[in-house]
Amino acid sequence: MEQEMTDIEAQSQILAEQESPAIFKKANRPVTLKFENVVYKIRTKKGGMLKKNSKSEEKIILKGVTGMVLPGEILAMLGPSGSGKTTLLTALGGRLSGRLEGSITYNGKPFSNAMKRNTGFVTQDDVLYPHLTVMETLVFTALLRLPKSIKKEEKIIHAENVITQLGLTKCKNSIIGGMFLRGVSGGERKRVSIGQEMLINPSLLLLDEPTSGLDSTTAQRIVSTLWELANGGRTVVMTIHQPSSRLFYMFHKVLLLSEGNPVYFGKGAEAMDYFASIGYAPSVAMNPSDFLLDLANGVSPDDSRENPVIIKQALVLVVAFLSGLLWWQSDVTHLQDQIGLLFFYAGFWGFFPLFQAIFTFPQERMMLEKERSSGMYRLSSYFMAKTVGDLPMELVLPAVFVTITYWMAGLKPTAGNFLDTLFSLLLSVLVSQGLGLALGALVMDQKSATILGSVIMLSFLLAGGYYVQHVPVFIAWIKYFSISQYTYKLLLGSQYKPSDTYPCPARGGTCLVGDFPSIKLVGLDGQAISVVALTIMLLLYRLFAYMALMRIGVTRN
Ligand SMILES: Nc1ncnc2c1ncn2[C@@H]1O[C@H](COP(=O)(O)OP(=O)(O)OP(=O)(O)O)[C@@H](O)[C@H]1O
Repeated sequence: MEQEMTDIEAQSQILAEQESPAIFKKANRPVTLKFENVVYKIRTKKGGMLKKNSKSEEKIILKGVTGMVLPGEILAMLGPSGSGKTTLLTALGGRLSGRLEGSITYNGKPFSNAMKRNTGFVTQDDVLYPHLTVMETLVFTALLRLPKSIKKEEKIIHAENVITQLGLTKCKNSIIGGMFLRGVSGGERKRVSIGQEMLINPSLLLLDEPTSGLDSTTAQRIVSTLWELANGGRTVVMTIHQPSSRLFYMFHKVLLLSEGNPVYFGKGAEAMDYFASIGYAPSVAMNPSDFLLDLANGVSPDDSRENPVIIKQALVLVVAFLSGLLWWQSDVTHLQDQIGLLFFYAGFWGFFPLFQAIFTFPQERMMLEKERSSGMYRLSSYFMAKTVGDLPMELVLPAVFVTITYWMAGLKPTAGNFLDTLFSLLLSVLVSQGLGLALGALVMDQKSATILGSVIMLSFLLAGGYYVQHVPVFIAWIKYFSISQYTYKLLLGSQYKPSDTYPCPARGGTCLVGDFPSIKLVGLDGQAISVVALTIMLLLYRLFAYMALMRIGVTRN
């Protein structure tokens, strides 16, 4: 009964198509193809089939591939040879037997006989009779594939229409040809294969490397034809090896596979931006498909993801040793120098973590938008991972820096003083980092956030109490927001007590450290207030960053 119904459906579909060429007709039953977490495993014999008693082992060909193609879209599956493109295409065409896991649905339903009739599958090798002409081949196919209810003459008209629409009129009377028989060109052969499928006007068209072995102009013509077909409401999925840039931008969606793993699924036009957002950008302009294939082959455009960390570490070490040498064993007789070092700590470790953190969110904006829109994770999880995950590493560098410079510069050689200095600096690093995160998340543009960050940190530094002693009242309030001022105060407190003295021959021998001009303005009291102020900033900046991120991705949820 069900069979009867589907036959009737198929016949009425065909009848409905008779007035105009199949290729121009809209798809009759548009198909939304959805594949979720597709895994395909096979068992292979160790040492090959010839080896007796050899154990079999499992090979995973597809490792959880997910995607969706809507009517009117072309999905191109790219990847190196052996990455699983044909296997996935075969699975999508309902032709793969064996251990297939995950789900593949067509308008929400599994593959069925009706869907089979609505699917065209063009294999990589064009299996055609070499002695038949183009016209004969398509008429032959029409006679066999179109329902009996359609008259022979109508089937011939159908074949002719497909010939016209696929641009095969010029060669319709040429023989297909083969290995020993010169016939139509490779591009024409491919179009004949596509034409065979188009006769039944499928709403889902799957093609395995339809452009392989063709020059770029012919390949372009084939993809243009597919584009027209998709435009008519069909869902087109194809595998392709290395499309030119021109072709690449004709695909609505791209799936990049590497050893069965999905590396990218999304709009073709957004692929480059996506990889740039996660730190993989080509150093020179290049064909996107070349770039994507390099990535899928494990070839990074440069080592840009690793280098910044090594440059970063080297920079900090160089500055640490340089500072250690410049301030080599400076003691309290050179109080100005020692204070200069403490203020340098506050300045360097104000700017450095700020600029590291400023890039965190703008760099990941695209990915965050995409993944948040599809509800892949909670914002809080992402935020925690981003702000807490790297924390140990972020604190190791300033700790190493202080350890090197502290002992080289001859600051107070007691564990207590050293730990106080270290604590003050690490607290300051966390606050500056928070400010950077907040600015990045608020502005979401690296350049603007960097300019804004520089202006803010510079104002903090100038209002820090070291450079300007007589700050006018109307601008003196900046110091209450200045990370540098609180850090400087804590660092001074880690080294000096109000009762400490230093030699000052001009003023009669010894003077109180607390009266030294660069210290007097900031003062050695109120250390606890500085800790509280920095702790409040630490929490507030992170809260601002989180709130700013809440805007992202929610609009499309
Ligand atoms: N039935 C099978 N038995 C053994 N290996 C298989 C089988 N089917 C697929 N493979 C292996 O799975 C991997 C993916 O094959 P597939 O043909 O899908 O790759 P592809 O990306 O289409 O490659 P190409 O671009 O070269 O056509 C290959 O390593 C292939 O050898």
